Amino acid sequence: MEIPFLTEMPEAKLIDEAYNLVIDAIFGFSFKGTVREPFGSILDVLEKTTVPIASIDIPSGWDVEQGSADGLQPDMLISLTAPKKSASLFRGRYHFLGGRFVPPGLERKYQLNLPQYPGTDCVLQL
Ligand SMILES: NC(=O)C1=CN([C@@H]2O[C@H](COP(=O)(O)OP(=O)(O)OC[C@H]3O[C@@H](n4cnc5c(N)ncnc54)[C@H](OP(=O)(O)O)[C@@H]3O)[C@@H](O)[C@H]2O)[C@H](O)CC1
Repeated sequence: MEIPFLTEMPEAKLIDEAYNLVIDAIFGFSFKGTVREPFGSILDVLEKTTVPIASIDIPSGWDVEQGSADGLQPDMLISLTAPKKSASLFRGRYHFLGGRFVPPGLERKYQLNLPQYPGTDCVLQL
């Protein structure tokens, strides 16, 4: 796809000028505690950008259950398999669920109460 790798995190102003969207896929549900470097500085930059941010599964830096009131506030959240508890604190514009592969038995066992995907769709807007 010819996506270049950057060796340094650009400044927020440069990101705003050069890009139309930021995909945040740094941390998911294995994130714990306070953000360690270099990720703290990277998240500080992302919090200053104005281009839309799409976070995968959990906005990076959020506690999986408690979220982060003063952390990253993405415009879009793409939950994987099932929204995590902190997704209830998401205040952005678009929330999608992807990952239509949970067997019905597992869904019942853990009372996941997943929504119905229309037709053969694998992604659903919540
Ligand atoms: N597996 C499933 O069934 C599903 C997984 N889902 C999502 O997929 C990701 C998988 O990513 P994973 O690598 O397991 O986890 P994370 O993305 O959260 O990242 C773990 C790394 O983060 C480092 N880490 C943790 N805390 C900190 C911190 N405070 N500061 C800096 N770095 C941190 C951690 O490093 P360690 O040295 O602590 O080990 C790891 O390198 C998963 O997270 C889910 O979001 C879907 O939910 C679908 C089902």
